[in-house]
Amino acid sequence: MDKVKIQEIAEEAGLSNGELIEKAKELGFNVKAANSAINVNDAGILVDYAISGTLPKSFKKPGDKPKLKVVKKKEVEKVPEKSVETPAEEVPVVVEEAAVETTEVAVEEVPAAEVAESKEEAVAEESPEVLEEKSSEVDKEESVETAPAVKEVKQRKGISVVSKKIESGSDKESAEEKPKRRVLSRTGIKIVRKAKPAPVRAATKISMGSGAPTPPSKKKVKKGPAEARETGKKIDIFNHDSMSGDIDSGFGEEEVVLLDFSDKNIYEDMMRQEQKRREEAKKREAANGGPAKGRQPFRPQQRRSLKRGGKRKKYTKEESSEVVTSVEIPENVRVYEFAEKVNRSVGEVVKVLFALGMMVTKNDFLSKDEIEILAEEFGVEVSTMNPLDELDYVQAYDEVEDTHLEERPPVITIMGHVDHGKTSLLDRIRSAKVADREAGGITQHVGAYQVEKNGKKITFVDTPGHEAFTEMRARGAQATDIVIIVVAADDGVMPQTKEAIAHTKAAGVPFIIAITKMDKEGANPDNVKSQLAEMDVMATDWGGEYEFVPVSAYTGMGIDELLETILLQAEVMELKADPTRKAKAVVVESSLEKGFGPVANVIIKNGTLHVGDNVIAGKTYGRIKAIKMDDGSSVKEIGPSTPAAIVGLHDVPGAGDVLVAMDTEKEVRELAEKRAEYDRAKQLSKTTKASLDDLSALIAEGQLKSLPVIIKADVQGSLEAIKGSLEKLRNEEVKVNIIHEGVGGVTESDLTLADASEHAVVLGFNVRPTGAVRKKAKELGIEIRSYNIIYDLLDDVKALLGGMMSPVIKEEVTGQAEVRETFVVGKVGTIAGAKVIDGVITRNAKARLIRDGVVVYESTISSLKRFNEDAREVKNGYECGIMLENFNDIKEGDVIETFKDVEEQVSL
Ligand SMILES: Nc1nc2c(ncn2[C@@H]2O[C@H](COP(=O)(O)OP(=O)(O)OP(=O)(O)O)[C@@H](O)[C@H]2O)c(=O)[nH]1
Repeated sequence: MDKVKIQEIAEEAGLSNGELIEKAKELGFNVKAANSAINVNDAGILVDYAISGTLPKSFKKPGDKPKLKVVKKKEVEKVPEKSVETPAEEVPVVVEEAAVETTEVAVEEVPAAEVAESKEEAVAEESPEVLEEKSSEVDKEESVETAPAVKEVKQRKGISVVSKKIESGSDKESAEEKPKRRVLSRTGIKIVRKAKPAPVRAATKISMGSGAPTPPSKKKVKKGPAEARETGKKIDIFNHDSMSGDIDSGFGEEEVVLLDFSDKNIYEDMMRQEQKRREEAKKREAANGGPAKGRQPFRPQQRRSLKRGGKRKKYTKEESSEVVTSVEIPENVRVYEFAEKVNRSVGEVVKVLFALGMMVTKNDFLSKDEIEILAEEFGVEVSTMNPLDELDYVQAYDEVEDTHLEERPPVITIMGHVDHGKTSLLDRIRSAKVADREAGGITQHVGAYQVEKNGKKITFVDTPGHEAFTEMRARGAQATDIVIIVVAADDGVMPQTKEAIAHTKAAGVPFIIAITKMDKEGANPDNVKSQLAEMDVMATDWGGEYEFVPVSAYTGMGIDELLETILLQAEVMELKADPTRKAKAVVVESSLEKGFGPVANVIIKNGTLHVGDNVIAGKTYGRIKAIKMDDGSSVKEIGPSTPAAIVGLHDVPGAGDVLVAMDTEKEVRELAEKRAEYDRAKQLSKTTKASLDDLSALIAEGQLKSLPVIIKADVQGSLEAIKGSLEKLRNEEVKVNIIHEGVGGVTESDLTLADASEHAVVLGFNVRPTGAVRKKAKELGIEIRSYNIIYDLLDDVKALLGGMMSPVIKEEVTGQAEVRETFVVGKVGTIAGAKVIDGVITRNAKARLIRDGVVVYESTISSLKRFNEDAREVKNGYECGIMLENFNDIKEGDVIETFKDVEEQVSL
């Protein structure tokens, strides 16, 4: 085949040698210099490529990979055909829409080499303006598929298709043709001649979908479906498959399609506009401080990320406006409340916990751990607040400054090991020092009393026991200023001595050691001192900081010294209070007393309490009707550190509750009601009862650490045996906690207790619930389990503790009849005249006789009669005669219960 030199081709084509060499290299032709020669065919391809950027479809670059498959979800084809003929200003819009419609281009594989592919995508997807900026690139790389499309359009519109053969590069192609070619390449389609120059711009816009100047107006084009379909054909320059058969889609015949550029100014005009538009775009960019929005150059990668970004943007937008980064939530918060607080859906919250294996429903309360997990998951800083804060009247009281501070007596609590002499010491102090008061009066138990020493008062609280002390402290009611730890001189430090010291230290309350029973022969105070020294409680005379006072309740030895030491310590502590304020007191004990109603033993912490004061104490409130002192006397008012029993509260407050006086009855009532309501709601929200299945599940999940049980047995011996065995039953996770035990049938009070205790179970041994108890159990949903073999009971509890329940044969009570009278019939035996009170009594059924809730005998119904007639069964409400097999000791008031064995899955 004839060869032709690059320089010749360049000359003919009006291109520079360098430009052509570069293009030739791009096509993979073996050219190095201007005198390198290529064959004529290649020359034709090269010229076309150099000028128009188009290549024959059949052209394969040496080493080319197979062309990528571009999957277009929406084809450009859908752009209305009419757009070609559409008035200029409308066309761009069509094109724009076409571009938009083709945004869903999915690249199945993206080998790096396939630049052309990206370009195609780019052309398809970009807005005209954007594409225009890239027009030069498109010029060069626009695929040959453009040409058939052009041809098709031209043919349809009767536009001439000019074919030209490049032979040996000898054909004279005028320089004028170059721009035409360029236009061809740029526009792909130059079709419209009707309107000039506007149609050209329009056509340019359509055909290129790329290099068109910005349309002056963005008028929306109303597209009819047909219109859209037709127009789409015209600009579908990528849909190779859709090329009609009568058009030579190949480029093998070296055909080039020339635009009919009758008006040569069009090109220049177009270029000018293009240039202008670019400048404007640049200006816009500069003004916006970056690329114009929505007009950014297309990059496939960016396109995709932008698309994702689109979604993200929506999400982010939501986030930025609604996302909560820190939130204050109540300590007890339900799932849905939490979701609301952090602005998430309940589903999201549930999902997060579910993913971690935690099953919650929207009404469940979240634990601290769960809140922490959720906070982390949602990136929210969570701080908890106590909703009771706003109901915290104590805090409100404390926030008010005391203005008339005066010295107040110290409040003392005595603690120590059992039998080390606490009570004896208290009594001794009291009897010795209360002597100056009027004797003979009926003393009122107020849980505390005051003594005087050197003209100063000291208040002693006689509620010993460090648990009570700590419990009160836990409730924020620290009544004690100084603790006396008693240690028997002959016994030394014992476990509870250590505990008492630990509790006292933890409370940060100063303490004095009273070495008691000094009168005893074996008294060894030094031993006590050395033992305590080991616990870092060093006596002052041993160089430590703790006062040790040896005393004897018997002889009265050391009592004065002890009281003096207390006063000394109190002085150091500078205990003060403002008696002019309204009272604040700590409830030490409380009870319901006949004739008085709720009585609270209190010690005034601050202020003065008067008869007639409106007070609140925890969830209760009232008006002080009477103030009773420990000597039985009544007073009108009491000041700081004074112990007294008060009457007038509506309910019994809890030990450790703080009582505060307020201005009005309304104030205390509303506050108490709110607090009660809060507690009630909190209580209600907790599961107070659970089915046995639930219990088993809870144990299996490790949520239940102890199983509260109430045991009722027929005799003490059985009770002891069951109790002993149950106490031993425990595994690593759970143990049995006997909350109540007793001999006799299950009572209503047992049920009340079970109802009040979370997850409590009632176990009966040889006892059966009857009548009202049975009814109440049903009402409360409490299951009473009765056994007559201890091992069965233990086995069930064991199974429950193991969190595994095995199927068991269970009894099902079928009926109960109450014995109204008895008839003894000769040799036959005792017949019970009974009325069926529950279920159905069936002949031959298994039966037991229950007396006062206790099972007396178990056998079967040997005879069942109704009006002297044998009956197969007698229903609830009917009277009948019953005989028990081998049992005649039936009495009036007994209950005959029939039952049958049924196999049941899970049981306790
Ligand atoms: N010799 C002698 N015996 C005392 C003294 N104080 C108490 N006791 C005896 O020690 C025993 C226990 O005394 P309590 O005062 O009941 O001891 P407690 O610490 O109050 O005991 P609990 O309340 O059970 O913890 C009684 O038998 C007292 O008589 C004392 O100073 N000298």
